[in-house]
Amino acid sequence: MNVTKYAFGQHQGLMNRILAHRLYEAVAVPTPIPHYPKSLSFSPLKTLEIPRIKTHSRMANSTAPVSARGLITHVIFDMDGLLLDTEKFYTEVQEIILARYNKTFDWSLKARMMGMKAIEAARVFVKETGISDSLTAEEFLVERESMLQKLFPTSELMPGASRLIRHLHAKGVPICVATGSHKRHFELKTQQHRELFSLMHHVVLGDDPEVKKGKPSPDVFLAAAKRFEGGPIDSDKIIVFEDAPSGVKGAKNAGMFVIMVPDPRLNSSLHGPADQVLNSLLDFSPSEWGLPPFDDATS
Ligand SMILES: O=P(O)(O)OC[C@H](O)CO
Ligand SMILES: [Mg+2]
Repeated sequence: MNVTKYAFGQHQGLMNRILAHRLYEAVAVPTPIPHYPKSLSFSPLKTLEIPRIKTHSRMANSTAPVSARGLITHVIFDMDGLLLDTEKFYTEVQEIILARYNKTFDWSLKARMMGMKAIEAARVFVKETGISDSLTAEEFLVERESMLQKLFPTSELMPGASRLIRHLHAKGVPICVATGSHKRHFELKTQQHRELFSLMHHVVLGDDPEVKKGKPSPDVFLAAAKRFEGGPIDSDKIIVFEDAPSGVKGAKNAGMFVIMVPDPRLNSSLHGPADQVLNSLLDFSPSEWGLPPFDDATS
């Protein structure tokens, strides 16, 4: 073991946790639901067909230094929209419900709801669409449930998810899931992917008692770091893969590195403080982060 690097990592880990805590106390607690300006309103979801953006990576507002990228030892995966192509189901049922009120569901609202716990997202939905006098958040959840229950068992993997999970597991890199999804939905969504998800060291769900607040709170990520063998693992040794603005913020609030794999329809101004933005999990280069390269890697 490189003693200098190890000592640096320990010290930096402590500093990051202090910084992350201060950042969260100062920024995330008073405004747990991010507000995006009305000017970021987009066209209705179904009408948008935007080609994939070019892969790029960048560093921005990271609480951990660029030089620490090579010290990554553990990986946390978001689930909906990142490993599983399930965000489209939420979109579909929300469009159906809003159509009754002659309203359309747009990407500015979608961006705010993604990654949140169900009840938190529901409150945003009925408030922002102006239907709260006709439909409460609780009624909205009941109404969409029957539709979601039929759709979730058909969930498919996102491109590159199986390859990356199997690679990291085979190389002995500890991996886990941190999702806003609750247990009942998790079971339905992963029904056809049990073997793949069994490769995770653990799964932290949105209804876990330790997850007091949903993303952008760091709760789910800190609980995930704690449950690895030898945990809690220092935040600056962890990469989080996320698709949602709230998830990226939550992981940064936990002091971790974040690789965002956003839906191409999400406005790039909402990529937030992600350390790297990729088009697809297929574009991830493990060696860039000090992780074992794919066996078929050319570089
Ligand atoms: O993206 P996840 O996995 O945190 O899931 C959150 C909700 O269930 C869907 O947005
Ligand atoms: Mg997600």
